[in-house]
Amino acid sequence: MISLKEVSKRFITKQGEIVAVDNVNLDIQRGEIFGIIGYSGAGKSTLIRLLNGLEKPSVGQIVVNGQEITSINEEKLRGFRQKVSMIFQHFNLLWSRTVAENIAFPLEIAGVPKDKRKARVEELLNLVGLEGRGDSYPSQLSGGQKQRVGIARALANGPEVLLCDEATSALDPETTDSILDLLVSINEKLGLTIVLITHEMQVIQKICNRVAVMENGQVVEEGDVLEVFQKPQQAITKRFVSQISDSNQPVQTIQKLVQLYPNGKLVKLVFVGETTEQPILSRLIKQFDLEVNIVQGNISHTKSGAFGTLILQIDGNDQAVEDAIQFIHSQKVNTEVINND
Ligand SMILES: Nc1ncnc2c1ncn2[C@@H]1O[C@H](COP(=O)(O)OP(=O)(O)OP(=O)(O)O)[C@@H](O)[C@H]1O
Repeated sequence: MISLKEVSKRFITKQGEIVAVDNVNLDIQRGEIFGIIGYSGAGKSTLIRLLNGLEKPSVGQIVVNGQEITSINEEKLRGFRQKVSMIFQHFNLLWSRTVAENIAFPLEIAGVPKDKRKARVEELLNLVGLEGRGDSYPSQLSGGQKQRVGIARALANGPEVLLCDEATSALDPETTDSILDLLVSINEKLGLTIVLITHEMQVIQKICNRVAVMENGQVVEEGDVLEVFQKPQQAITKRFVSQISDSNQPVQTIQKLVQLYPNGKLVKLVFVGETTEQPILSRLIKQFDLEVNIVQGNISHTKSGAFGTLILQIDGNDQAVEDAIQFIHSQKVNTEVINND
């Protein structure tokens, strides 16, 4: 659906040349929710502006929906932008227009006749959960409702790709959740491809199928969300993952645990997907004559499944402890003995 090949974007400033996007290769599939995460200045906004043709790459090729957008003329670019629309952190609504008029705006520009516009606006109001609010003004709406207007407006001309530029960063956690739920539901209902940029791992965790991590203009890591959460490779990815999970505890914490629980064995279990739903602990306790103590635990849920870690102190007869560890292994749970006392 979207393919970037060796794309770079350089800006010439008074301070010299800035490489905002540096040799990025990406393939985004039709119908997926793809997240791009990075800290401020990583190049996310520039990348997303390249995807809708607002910026042209200094080098490289960008193909969206079969269309090479780096070389198309202004007129074709206008048509292209109807197929690739965008929502923004601060909504970018027209404050002097009602909600219905905001949503109708891109339809007017596309030359849709008035009666059709009206019907389409009603349809969109229903889709985003703003029935009956068409005559309100944006200033009368909450942040979440304003973003719903932004989403309805972005969907007006039936785009195939929705770009989301920090779409929930100005919202409180509860409202963020409701907007993310709405994005998932339109992704499923309309088969829309969604590309979002964010600095919040919660957003990636909650709705993305795949993620790319950006640092200094480069994509430094990319993959399925569950995989990246389980086995982050780069230091920056580990920092993002640790925002929401303590599965990558620093050595010190483990050492502390070993000091705190000197008896028996400390065993770290790593659960992925279905294994999170198995009653492994209760089976362990029933089957073996051991003391089992939960020392630390954490399960996170991503769109593609759950994952998490559990650290157990298992104490008792040496053979029983070994058998118990073998049993956990046999349940397809990745197991690591932290201390060998
Ligand atoms: N039009 C421009 N002219 C000059 N430099 C720019 C321009 N746009 C972006 N940059 C620079 O490119 C780099 C990447 O910026 P970009 O806004 O893409 O990052 P970001 O990850 O989106 O960060 P933020 O979330 O803070 O916007 C920064 O150093 C920025 O100053």
